[in-house]
Amino acid sequence: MTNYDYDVMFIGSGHANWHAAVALTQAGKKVVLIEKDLIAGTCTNYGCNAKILLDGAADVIHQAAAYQKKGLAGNLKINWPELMAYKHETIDPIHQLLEQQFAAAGVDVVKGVASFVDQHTVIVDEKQITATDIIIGTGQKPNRLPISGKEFLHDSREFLDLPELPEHMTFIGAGIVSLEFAMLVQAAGTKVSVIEFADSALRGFEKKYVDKALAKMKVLGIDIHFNEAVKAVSQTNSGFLVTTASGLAVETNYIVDATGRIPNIAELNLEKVGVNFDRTGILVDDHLQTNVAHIYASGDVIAKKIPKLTPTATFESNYLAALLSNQTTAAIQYPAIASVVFTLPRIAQVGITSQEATATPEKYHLATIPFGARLKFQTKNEPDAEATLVFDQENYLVGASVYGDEAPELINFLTMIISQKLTLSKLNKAIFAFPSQTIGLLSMLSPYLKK
Ligand SMILES: Cc1cc2nc3c(=O)[nH]c(=O)nc-3n(C[C@H](O)[C@H](O)[C@H](O)COP(=O)(O)OP(=O)(O)OC[C@H]3O[C@@H](n4cnc5c(N)ncnc54)[C@H](O)[C@@H]3O)c2cc1C
Ligand SMILES: NC(=O)c1ccc[n+]([C@@H]2O[C@H](COP(=O)([O-])OP(=O)(O)OC[C@H]3O[C@@H](n4cnc5c(N)ncnc54)[C@H](O)[C@@H]3O)[C@@H](O)[C@H]2O)c1
Repeated sequence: MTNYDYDVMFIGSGHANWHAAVALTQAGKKVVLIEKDLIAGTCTNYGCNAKILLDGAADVIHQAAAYQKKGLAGNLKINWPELMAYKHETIDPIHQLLEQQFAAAGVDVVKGVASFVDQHTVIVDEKQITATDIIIGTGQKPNRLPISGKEFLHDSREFLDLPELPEHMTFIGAGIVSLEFAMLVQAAGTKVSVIEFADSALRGFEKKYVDKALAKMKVLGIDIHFNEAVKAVSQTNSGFLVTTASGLAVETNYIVDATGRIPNIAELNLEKVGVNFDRTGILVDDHLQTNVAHIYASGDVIAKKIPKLTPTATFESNYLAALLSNQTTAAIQYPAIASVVFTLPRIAQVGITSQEATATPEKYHLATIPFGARLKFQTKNEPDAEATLVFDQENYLVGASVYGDEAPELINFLTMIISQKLTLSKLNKAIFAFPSQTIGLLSMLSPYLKK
């Protein structure tokens, strides 16, 4: 039998990999983690964590606005440089702390770009490293539009590091990244334009809630242009000019290209080892194994239809840890995956959508829960907060969408009901805190739920 340097090699140190790297080391495997950038990947350094920290101040402004003429006076203002300094103070040390934790756990960390040499070997800065099993968890990177003036475009990573806010910011794309950032900088006083190629935004989320959020953005002064294909960007005396195929011209000071994310596979030399992939990522079977034995993929780099999110990457990492330590031989089985757009208010989604439910009335039925209007004392004056719930024929909850400031917490509660198939009698065995939006929503959904 060939002796390799390691039992398991992980390429990439994000959530897709690090949970398994630590767990397998603890299970007695010899493990190496290779990372070309900061340890811990996108979510920790350039994604969710940095975003939600900056969003905190905008969320306070948004919630305070609901009490204008209802007992609260005066205007709050974001000091962006100070907020950015707080972001750096909080986020910047995390990668070092995690690297120390990985080392303390016994994981070998190697810095550099990994590229395949053969099916058990990668090269990193001229050093060859071998392993029995290899997990590719290299994530995604921002798409860059191939247009004239593309050098003037910025991505989400640069946005999350902006030292000063420009007067006018333009986002290309009306997806999750754009609309979260658009509301954040609007709350900080920047004029915002959004230019979207398609005729709708945030596909995959409940349309009526997306429309509510878009209407709110319009009232706040955010310009959103649909059905516009950006053709070119040029420099002007005062900033930049974005032009579209139809002739729309937007003068602006800073442009974010948020037209999606593409898998990080170009540097891996996958052709050399014959690992199959397409433009959406690496192809895997139901054990997350590629077409090459002993090479697996995890997280955002996988070609998959389910949401490419941190909790999905973590779930896959935990699955691979169990698989490679012989705790399971079963195929991966994904539960319902909760997803949140951190606009103000938030839009959350889990499980079967109302669109799917409406298309198959023999299987599902819907209930709309206007908890913001009905439970004013339990919400912070958000009368349009609402949930749309999907039940199957036995009245089990199988899907939910929520629009409201506490949607991330409420969707987690609803996700638990869905994934554990909780009935009303099971839920009634618990005593929840009151007043709270959870208990309010529970009281309103009880009549519909399986007894
Ligand atoms: C702005 C933004 C906000 C987001 N907000 C949320 C959110 O609120 N909630 C949520 O659930 N998800 C969010 N996401 C998505 C989330 O960040 C990803 O789903 C998650 O990071 C995926 O983890 P991963 O480990 O698969 O990939 P990553 O975290 O991207 O890690 C991959 C790592 O591999 C490294 N790498 C790549 N190629 C090589 C190579 N050849 N050799 C060595 N190393 C390599 C990369 O440098 C990177 O560190 C957000 C993403 C962005 C960009
Ligand atoms: N809260 C979260 O969970 C969260 C937050 C941010 C990012 N993410 C992750 O990052 C991914 C990427 O987010 P994203 O917002 O960049 O991508 P996205 O796919 O959500 O949105 C991209 C948008 O750009 C539009 N577009 C594409 N080409 C265009 C063009 N030439 N001109 C104008 N518009 C164009 C698309 O039609 C789409 O609406 C998400 O799908 C998710 O996996 C998650």
